[in-house]
Amino acid sequence: MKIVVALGGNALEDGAAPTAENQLNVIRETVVHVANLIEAGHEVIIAHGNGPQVGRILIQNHAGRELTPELPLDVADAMSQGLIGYHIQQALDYELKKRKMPKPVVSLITQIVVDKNDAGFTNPTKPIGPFYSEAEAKALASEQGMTVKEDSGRGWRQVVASPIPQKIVELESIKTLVNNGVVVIACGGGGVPVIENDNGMFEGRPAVIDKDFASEKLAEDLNADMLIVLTAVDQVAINFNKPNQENLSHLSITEAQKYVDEGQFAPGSMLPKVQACMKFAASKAGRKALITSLEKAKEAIEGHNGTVIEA
Ligand SMILES: Nc1ncnc2c1ncn2[C@@H]1O[C@H](COP(=O)(O)OP(=O)(O)O)[C@@H](O)[C@H]1O
Ligand SMILES: NC(=O)OP(=O)(O)O
Repeated sequence: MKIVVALGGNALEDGAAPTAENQLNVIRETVVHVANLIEAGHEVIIAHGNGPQVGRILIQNHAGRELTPELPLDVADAMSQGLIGYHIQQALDYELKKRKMPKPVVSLITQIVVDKNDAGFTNPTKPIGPFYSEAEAKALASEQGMTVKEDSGRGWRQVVASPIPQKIVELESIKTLVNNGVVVIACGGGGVPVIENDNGMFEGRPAVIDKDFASEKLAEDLNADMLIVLTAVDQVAINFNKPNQENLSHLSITEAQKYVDEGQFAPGSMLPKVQACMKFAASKAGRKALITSLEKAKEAIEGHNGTVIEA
């Protein structure tokens, strides 16, 4: 099967100090699960998030502003693609060599066209960077003018604009690489948001696209059979974190919509994943989407775990 795998925050971070060494070590563990899919014969394309990483790049930028100019968010997005892509390339290359199944692995700086009038630009919703207490977050908001919000019961974070992805600029290059047996890492951090000017020039915009929506777009555009969203939980649940929590192994699009309408999925965390999977499953007959954890990816794909969303 052709599978687009979207790696979530927990696949890239484990809560330890985010030194380069620790970030690489987490990715070394992550790629074992990706390599399992490749070893099972699947054609895998990798996409990933960047929320914590791009937020930290902005912090580093701001801290060094008296020595060197601060860089805008679209540039920080591209830097996060380079940082994470570099680690995945290095770790997956080695994992495949260890298994005596070497394959070229490459990450591609990916721009994604967004609508310059997207409502997301006037209503920041995408959490990035570290978690703060409410008091710390509000102090940062007044000192630096950033927008902060509570993130799904986990603490306060900076939030930035998050427009909807419309067109993957480097799509043809991604297809060429995939068709030539290269394991491609693309649409990292949801892709760098750009607008297309009348003269055909792309221009970056300060925002972070949701990687679940960007991965869905990538999966549709590559005519993938499956979209797998890997996150911290094995399955999607209703009544999440309540005594009557019920984990779901299968969801039709109609059932998923009913639960979305009931508010069962937290905005900014599980909701975009479910919505991206619903969109992919509805896009063509036979397409399936799966939400599960890294650890359960292999058994979930064999039908023994995870939450499958299909028409
Ligand atoms: N209904 C739900 N079912 C399962 N998990 C949920 C649900 N609602 C919210 N969550 C939370 O969403 C998290 C996944 O979102 P997030 O951490 O933002 O993903 P990512 O892995 O992309 O960084 C899960 O770890 C879980 O804590
Ligand atoms: N860009 C993005 O969606 O990042 P996270 O998955 O880290 O939130």
